[in-house]
Amino acid sequence: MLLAIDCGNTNTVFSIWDGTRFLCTLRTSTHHARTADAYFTWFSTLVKHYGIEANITDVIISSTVPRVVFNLRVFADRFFNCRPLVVGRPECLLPQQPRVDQGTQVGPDRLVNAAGAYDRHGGNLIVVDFGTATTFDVVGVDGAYVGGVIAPGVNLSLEALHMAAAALPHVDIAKPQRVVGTNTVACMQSGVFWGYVGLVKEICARIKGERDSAMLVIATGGLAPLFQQAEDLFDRFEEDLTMHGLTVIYQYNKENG
Ligand SMILES: Nc1ncnc2c1ncn2[C@@H]1O[C@H](COP(=O)(O)OP(=O)(O)O)[C@@H](O)[C@H]1O
Ligand SMILES: CC(C)(COP(=O)(O)O)[C@@H](O)C(=O)NCCC(=O)O
Ligand SMILES: [K+]
Repeated sequence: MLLAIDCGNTNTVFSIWDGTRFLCTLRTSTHHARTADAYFTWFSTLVKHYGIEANITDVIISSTVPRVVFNLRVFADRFFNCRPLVVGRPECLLPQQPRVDQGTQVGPDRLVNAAGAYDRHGGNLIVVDFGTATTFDVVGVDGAYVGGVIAPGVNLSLEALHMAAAALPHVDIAKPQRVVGTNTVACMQSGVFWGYVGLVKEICARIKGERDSAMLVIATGGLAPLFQQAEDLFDRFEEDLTMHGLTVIYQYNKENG
């Protein structure tokens, strides 16, 4: 069985894959100082709680936070007796090479999203990932990551308002009833929520214009469901896209490594 680990700047997600389906998905906050022992205590408690018979033999990691990889490697080695595949490292093969400027270190999450989305839908895709940052990953006709867009994340934007302006409170994102807010919280939610609706529309339209071909738009990441309610922003919402991409890359390495 495979343990797939997707570590973002905010949350780290663990999923157990039995070769056919995900048996469970567990989430913890990303914290570089968490030790291998702490990961295992948390992980084994939840696996037991859900009554899962986990026989993990392989581990694959994608991490946008380089510092956490050390402890995750120790976790894989100590408790599952395996050397994990780490996306972005030379020994981890990718089904398609990214086409970016020389020396660019593409976020591993974006390479994984591209591999997962291409496996499900073929080429010419835009993956919008609402994580800490909001990223647009453009997948070419052959499945390669060919570039994209990085915008500030939704919660990051709200937090920036709070941090920089003395009279603006901490606010959770929500879809406001109206555009015109009649209190501070509603005004802030409106600015960020409808601002992001506009941002997604504009960026997708411009990507399509630049690429000159029809592109399927797939949304994923913690806050994607909120924007799905808004209006016709995406063709698909796939919560498990990054996890699926990790299984695709794992399989590819098994067959070609
Ligand atoms: N179900 C949810 N409801 C509301 N906010 C969420 C939910 N899941 C994640 N978030 C928030 O969405 C943002 C992105 O989360 P996530 O996709 O886990 O980010 P990353 O992959 O960068 O770690 C974070 O600010 C997180 O707190
Ligand atoms: C853009 C990101 C910060 C997104 O990370 P996330 O929101 O998933 O935590 C990450 O993909 C990253 O660090 N990228 C490196 C630069 C690049 O992809 O071009
Ligand atoms: K992201």
